[in-house]
Amino acid sequence: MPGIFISFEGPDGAGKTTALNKLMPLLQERTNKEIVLSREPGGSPISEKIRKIILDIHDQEMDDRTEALLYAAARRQHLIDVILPTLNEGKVMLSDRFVDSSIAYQGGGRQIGTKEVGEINDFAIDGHLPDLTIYFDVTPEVGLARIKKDHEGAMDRLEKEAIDFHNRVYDSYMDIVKANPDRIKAINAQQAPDQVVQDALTVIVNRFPNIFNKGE
Ligand SMILES: Nc1ncnc2c1ncn2[C@@H]1O[C@H](COP(=O)(O)OP(=O)(O)OP(=O)(O)O)[C@@H](O)[C@H]1O
Ligand SMILES: Cc1cn([C@H]2C[C@H](O)[C@@H](COP(=O)(O)O)O2)c(=O)[nH]c1=O
Repeated sequence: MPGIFISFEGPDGAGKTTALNKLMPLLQERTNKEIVLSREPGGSPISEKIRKIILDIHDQEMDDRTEALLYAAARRQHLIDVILPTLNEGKVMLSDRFVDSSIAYQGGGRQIGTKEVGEINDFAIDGHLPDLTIYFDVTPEVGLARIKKDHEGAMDRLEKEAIDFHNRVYDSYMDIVKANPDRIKAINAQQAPDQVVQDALTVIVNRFPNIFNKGE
């Protein structure tokens, strides 16, 4: 496909959304290609409706496999509505979370199993993996403390899970990063926000020097 697909991953409170908002204009000034920023779960009208159901704090009785299937369904629709059209038009697609989130949160955190969650997601993504994934490395303690400090009253159903759940998510991410050294690059997300943005920018520009080459 003519475009490039970059996903951003990390535990809750890793700082992806904050960094992406600053990264977008820095990347845009280095390329003539249009850059599209989206997120999961969500990113398209149907997927945003599914997001509301998944993250609703009142949905306490949601079964773990139902949750995994809903994330995969939201992903499929996002892929069809946004990601594939963007890539087919030769643009740069940035997604705040993609399939690795399901492997880490549902496979590891919920203990459904990485193989099982991988299989339902293989059906959803049909081979469309990101060209590059940037992993924001932050411990669950630091990430959750950031969220509690700034948005405690607005925490969603997943963020409100026990620390054991978040520790399993973190461990699972570590395994995913180790298993995919070519696709996934980890950056230290416990640094100051501007340094995190600089590190992400360096990884992207080094990986795609022919695309982000304006102003050199
Ligand atoms: N490098 C940083 N150092 C300290 N605080 C940060 C940093 N980056 C972001 N924050 C703060 O941490 C909180 C979470 O940041 P943000 O929403 O960007 O994370 P996220 O990775 O998108 O989280 P989630 O996936 O849980 O939504 C925000 O209050 C933000 O201001
Ligand atoms: C894509 C995806 C996400 N999650 C979790 C991770 C977060 O706790 C929420 C999403 O909220 P964010 O503020 O937009 O990061 O959902 C998950 O468990 N599985 C997934 O596939």
